[in-house]
Amino acid sequence: MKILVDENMPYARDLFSRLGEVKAVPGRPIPLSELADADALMVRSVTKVNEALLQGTGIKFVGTATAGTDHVDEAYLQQAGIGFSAAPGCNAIAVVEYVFSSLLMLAEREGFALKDRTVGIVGVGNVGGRLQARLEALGIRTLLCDPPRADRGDDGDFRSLDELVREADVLTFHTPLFKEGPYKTLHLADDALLARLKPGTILINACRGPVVDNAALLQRLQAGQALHVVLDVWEPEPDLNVELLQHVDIGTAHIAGYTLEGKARGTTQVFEAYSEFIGKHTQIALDTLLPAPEFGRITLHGPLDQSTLKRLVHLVYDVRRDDALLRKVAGTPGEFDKLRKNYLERREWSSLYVQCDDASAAALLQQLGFNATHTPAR
Ligand SMILES: NC(=O)C1=CN([C@@H]2O[C@H](COP(=O)(O)OP(=O)(O)OC[C@H]3O[C@@H](n4cnc5c(N)ncnc54)[C@H](O)[C@@H]3O)[C@@H](O)[C@H]2O)C=CC1
Ligand SMILES: O=C(O)C(=O)[C@H](O)COP(=O)(O)O
Repeated sequence: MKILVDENMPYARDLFSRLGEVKAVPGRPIPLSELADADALMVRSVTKVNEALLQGTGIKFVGTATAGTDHVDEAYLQQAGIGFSAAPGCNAIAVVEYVFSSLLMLAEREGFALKDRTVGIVGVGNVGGRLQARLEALGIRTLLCDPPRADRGDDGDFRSLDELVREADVLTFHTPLFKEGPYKTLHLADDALLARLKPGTILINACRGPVVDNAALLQRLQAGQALHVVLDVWEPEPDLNVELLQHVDIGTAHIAGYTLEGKARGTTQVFEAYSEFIGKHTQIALDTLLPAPEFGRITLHGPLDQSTLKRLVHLVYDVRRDDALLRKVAGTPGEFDKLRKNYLERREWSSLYVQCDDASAAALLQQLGFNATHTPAR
């Protein structure tokens, strides 16, 4: 059995070699010659999986180690009888921590208290829901917009996108990319929406580039509209508009989900799905794969305020690192993908053990996802 895996999928070679012969290949472009005699294909978001790619091959199963599935023609796979699995939620924590790293940096730079801001979350699924929980743990007001969930009758105080635009100080997008249909998200943030944002709004897109009309956004920023912008994803990728990058506050190379934990979860989720598909049910415990983090243990004296939280968050992950790396190479062909392929190890907050002598600091850090304990001072 031959299994093709994207070379940018940590632990894939080790895991899938338990099931067959593994060949690691680039995802963009994928070498077509390798597909002909392969049985299974494990991709990331950069590989367009459709009839044009798979027709005439022996592929029986496709796994994508990603949350988003807009690069996969699922209707074709179903009609062709090809098994499929994505990795829902695998990197949701990573995206939430990216958003926090960005917000805490902007709050410090612009001199505002996050707890005085209202955050509008568009798309309240794995990412949006976790973001809501962590923001609310800090006493930050959230406004939620998720029409599919509202229409399904899910619990939650769902508002219209218009209401978020009117009221939110931060508007952050966490929807799938739907190019059509009742819940279309292509250019959900179009020129008309951008025009209505309150002065000083922080606009964040860490879902898919085309959810925000990049041309309209650039025009508005060039015309001097007062916005702060954080973009992890671009329209198009990998050839983003360098002028737009120059106008945003934070710009990164589609790496919001790139913690080691997030990527490893993605790999293990598709590995488990494929094992099931071929009748060899196997479960993998994530902590058996992950190495020790660079920073393992820290002691925090006293209570937790915004400035302390910012330093703690940035000890684990400071988004300015990725912003600087992108600005250095943007516009040079191939460099966007190279940054992503050679991504420096990044861990999640849970990898940091924080010993607190203040009980409320320990409780709050636990709620936020740190590995925190309370040890009273002697
Ligand atoms: N930048 C990155 O590295 C990453 C990007 N992503 C992107 O973020 C998206 C969201 O990720 P998850 O939360 O894991 O997905 P999810 O599927 O768990 O949640 C998406 C939510 O968006 C809602 N939604 C759908 N259409 C909507 C609309 N028109 N307006 C408002 N809400 C709508 C859905 O009902 C759902 O609750 C993914 O589809 C993927 O494209 C995900 C992970 C990493
Ligand atoms: O999971 C998703 O959806 C993402 O956007 C991934 O973080 C993207 O990473 P790659 O699959 O492009 O490596």
